[in-house]
Amino acid sequence: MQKTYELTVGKLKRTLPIIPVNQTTAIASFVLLGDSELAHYAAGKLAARISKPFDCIVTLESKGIPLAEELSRITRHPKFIVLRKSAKAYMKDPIKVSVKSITTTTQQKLVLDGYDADYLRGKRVILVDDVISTGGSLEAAEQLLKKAGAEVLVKCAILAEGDAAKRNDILFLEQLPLFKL
Ligand SMILES: Nc1ncnc2[nH]cnc12
Repeated sequence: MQKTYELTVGKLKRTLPIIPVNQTTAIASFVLLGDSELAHYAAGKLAARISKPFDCIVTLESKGIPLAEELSRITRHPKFIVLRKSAKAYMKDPIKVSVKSITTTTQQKLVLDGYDADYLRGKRVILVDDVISTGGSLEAAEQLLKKAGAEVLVKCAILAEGDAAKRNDILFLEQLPLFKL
């Protein structure tokens, strides 16, 4: 039988499958894509806890996108920027950093379009993702934003997984445990 974890985010409950990611660790798999109810609800909760004025929301492809979209509507910041997993032909001088996450075995990339980098210079940014786990993706995002000359005001996520829940530099709604195999 599939092992599961019962996640509660405020008034919402979700049953997450527990999936091994390597020889020693399993995660409760949280897939925000397609869950517009949770994306909207969580964005409202995060928005209520962001008190500082800011200029722009930035997220990471791909599971952060629905959350950033909702946050952008709720906070009336109609434009948000997505850090991509690969460079595209339509980008101008993309800026790349390498990133390692808990769910991927190989080294990945995080890419900021040069057009977006120009837009972000001097802007106060809210950096948002679905889950913060090892912090690798978040750190890569911060590197890109630093290179672009943006100031990261708040780093936030719906869930902080494993040791990330001990961090006091991130805003999150709920903890998510890691599972030892
Ligand atoms: N628990 C989780 N579910 C889905 N994606 C993740 N990325 C990091 N932790 C995750």
